[in-house]
Amino acid sequence: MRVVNAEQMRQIEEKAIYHYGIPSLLLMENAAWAVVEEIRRNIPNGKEGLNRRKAVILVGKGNNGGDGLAVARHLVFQGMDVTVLLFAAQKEFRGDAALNLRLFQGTTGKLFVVEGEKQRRLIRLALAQADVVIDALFGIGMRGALPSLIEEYVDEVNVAPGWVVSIDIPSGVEANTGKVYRTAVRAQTTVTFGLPKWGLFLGEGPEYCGRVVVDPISIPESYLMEEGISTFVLMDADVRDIIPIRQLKGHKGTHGKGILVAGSKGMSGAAVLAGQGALRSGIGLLQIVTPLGIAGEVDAGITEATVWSAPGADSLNEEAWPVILKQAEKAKALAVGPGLSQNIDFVSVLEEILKNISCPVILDADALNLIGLDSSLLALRSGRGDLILTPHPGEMARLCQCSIEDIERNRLEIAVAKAVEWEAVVVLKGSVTIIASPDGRAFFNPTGNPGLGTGGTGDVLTGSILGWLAQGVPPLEAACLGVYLHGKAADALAGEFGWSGFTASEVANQLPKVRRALELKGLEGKRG
Ligand SMILES: NC(=O)C1=CN([C@@H]2O[C@H](COP(=O)(O)OP(=O)(O)OC[C@H]3O[C@@H](n4cnc5c(N)ncnc54)[C@H](O)[C@@H]3O)[C@@H](O)[C@H]2O)[C@@H](O)CC1
Ligand SMILES: [K+]
Repeated sequence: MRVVNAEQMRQIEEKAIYHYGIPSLLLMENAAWAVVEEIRRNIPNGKEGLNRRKAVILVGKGNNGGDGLAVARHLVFQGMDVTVLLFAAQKEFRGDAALNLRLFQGTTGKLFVVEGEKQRRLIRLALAQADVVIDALFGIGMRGALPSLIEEYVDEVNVAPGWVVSIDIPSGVEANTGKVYRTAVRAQTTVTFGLPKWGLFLGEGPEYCGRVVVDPISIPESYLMEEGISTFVLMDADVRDIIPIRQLKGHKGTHGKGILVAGSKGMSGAAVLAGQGALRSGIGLLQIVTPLGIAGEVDAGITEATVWSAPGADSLNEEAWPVILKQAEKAKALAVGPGLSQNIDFVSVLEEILKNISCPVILDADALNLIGLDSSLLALRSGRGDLILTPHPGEMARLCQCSIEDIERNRLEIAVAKAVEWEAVVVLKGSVTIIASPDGRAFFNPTGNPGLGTGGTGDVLTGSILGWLAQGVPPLEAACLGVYLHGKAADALAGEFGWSGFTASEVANQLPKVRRALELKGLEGKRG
């Protein structure tokens, strides 16, 4: 599914309004109804349904507030006890929002204009009693920090016991950056309209939006598939289509040979974990090149792989190149980096790999740190389009010679710019990993959870991408598939363990189960 910034969303809405003559009021009504439906789905539905349940709706002066007022009217009609808190004078409302204010005033719902501190106690009481709190303060029109009076009430919302729904985007989260200045509404659910907004995946946005529900609000599908939009969120259906289909007569040769260059003294585990990631993703043959000093440990740690030692007691050096070159013959993919350590003598090997390896290459971990000493080396592979980089923000900062804060503030822009510059797929890891393509497209990954923040999970990811590449999946798709399933594996484990206490090898072991679940989900639809 495409993901847009505020300007792109406005253009799409304007097209729908002007080309098809769809009145904006209709879009607002559809938006409101999408929120009402979500509330009906989520409020425990006893005999009484929504009847006599309490809703508090915080309304700003823009169209987001207009949506909130339309929701308020519908909830009154559903029998709810509705209190609207207006955070602007009535005369400030314009157009569709003003009309919805008038319509709400024709109902039995309660309306308060919030002017300052004096209603604080009353509002606190209403929030404490509300089954549902609806945030319609600001939508995609907000820039900068929330006004201070509103901030104080947002803090009250964030401690209210009821279920909090944000309309379009949590108020206080900037639509294009996900930036939160001081505070923002912490929603359990965000119902967003047309297409999801960048801010739901960037900055602090993911911490505030809760579960995201997307409703097309009757904007024509063709506009939502706008070619000019180059940011996407990965979804089950897209990713499932990438999974290669196994042939009945397939064998380890056809399932692809992959080379993993990994490990150093004290970090043999990284080679083992990356190897598990590759094997659990279905690689045909895995060959690990590792320093002589730890080859025995790696060999013992991963029985299914063949292990080739290169000179070096602690870490690989320039003498590793002939070993790699020999093994890489007929390989379908090569990954270098997990647990490698930063032996400066290995830089020349990385140069050789970039220049001379004919299959797709993944650079990870210490390979990235070594390349970070002179990232212009990446130009050695220009024109090939088969390079994948998997940096976390620290490695990306070294590669880009900037601070981690710079990376985190501009994740999307930097990932895309560097993917284009380096002609590489850039997998910028984080709570929402971004996969950027050399053609300028970017994909947000919605799977995964903080349980992945433990040693070795990055190695498993690199191994998994290697596994998919070896099976013939093209680089961009292999990166998307690897990242998505890796997150899914963690989500499956979180079902059992919560967000901590599962290990990287468990993530690897879970990979085929989540891949299978995804395949079966696809079959269900086909069998009807
Ligand atoms: N355009 C359309 O056709 C539709 C828009 N919809 C809704 O409309 C929203 C966008 O509406 P608007 O463009 O009116 O924008 P908002 O409702 O987000 O509010 C913008 C208002 O807030 C002010 N503002 C911005 N930043 C501020 C700050 N930091 N402090 C104080 N005031 C600030 C602006 O000057 C403007 O008056 C969407 O998010 C969505 O909820 C929906 O009704 C669906 C259809
Ligand atoms: K909102």
